[in-house]
Amino acid sequence: MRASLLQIAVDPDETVADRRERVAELVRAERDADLVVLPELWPVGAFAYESFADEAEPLEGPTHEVMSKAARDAGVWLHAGSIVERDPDGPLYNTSLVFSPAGELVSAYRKIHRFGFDKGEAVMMAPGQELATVRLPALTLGLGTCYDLRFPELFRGLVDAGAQAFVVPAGWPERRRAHWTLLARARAVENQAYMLACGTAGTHADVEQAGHSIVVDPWGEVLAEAGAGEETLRVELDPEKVTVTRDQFPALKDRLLGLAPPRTPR
Ligand SMILES: NC(=O)CCC(=O)C(=O)O
Repeated sequence: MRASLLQIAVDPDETVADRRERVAELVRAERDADLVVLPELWPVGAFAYESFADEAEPLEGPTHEVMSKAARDAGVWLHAGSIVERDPDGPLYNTSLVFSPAGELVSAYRKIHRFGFDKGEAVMMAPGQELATVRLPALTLGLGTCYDLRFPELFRGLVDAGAQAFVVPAGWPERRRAHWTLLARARAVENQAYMLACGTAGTHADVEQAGHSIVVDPWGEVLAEAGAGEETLRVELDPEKVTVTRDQFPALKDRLLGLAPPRTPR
């Protein structure tokens, strides 16, 4: 199964509409792939908090329209990264869209862990409440978004729901690049699953982006890693490798659940 990760540069001098069209062309160029992946909030920029309200769109808004068509034109499964979604009831969400090769929206994952502590996304957006998996013909994907990478229980939940590969769009800062690479590999190793982590490039809202999108196999080997600039990573995934890794080193079967809490110290 061939996957392409498009590490998009978010340049504040490019309009959101222009970037949508440019990225759609990049998706169409990947017609040899089975799965194409885009980063988190690439239309607006993950740290461009002041633009979130203005650029918010309904689920079936402009990004949906352009990306649905791009998926259909290329005939690929498309994880179109995330958008600032405005729910009809009011709240904003950081929502990832996944399209089938026919251009149908097959999953909309609302980011569960919002980044920013007491500001930015954490106060401007509502949290998602549901895990999301997508069954492709060859592999089941489990979805996470950026800061979610720091919460191993989310990925374990996805494994329990059948995930064999994780797709994590991100807008991760250069300042914490070491965490990004380490966490992507850790989530792959501990869950014996592929990790496809796709970040943004460039600098927006004064935050330099790490780039360094990365694909890790179920044994923890790095199959491909991007540099800092806009770049496309193309990798071959072998679904059998997940089964073989889990069969030959069955650590997931040794999980002990429901452990007793520590006794109160005397
Ligand atoms: N957009 C994000 O979720 C950023 C996460 C981040 O910078 C971090 O976890 O560190």
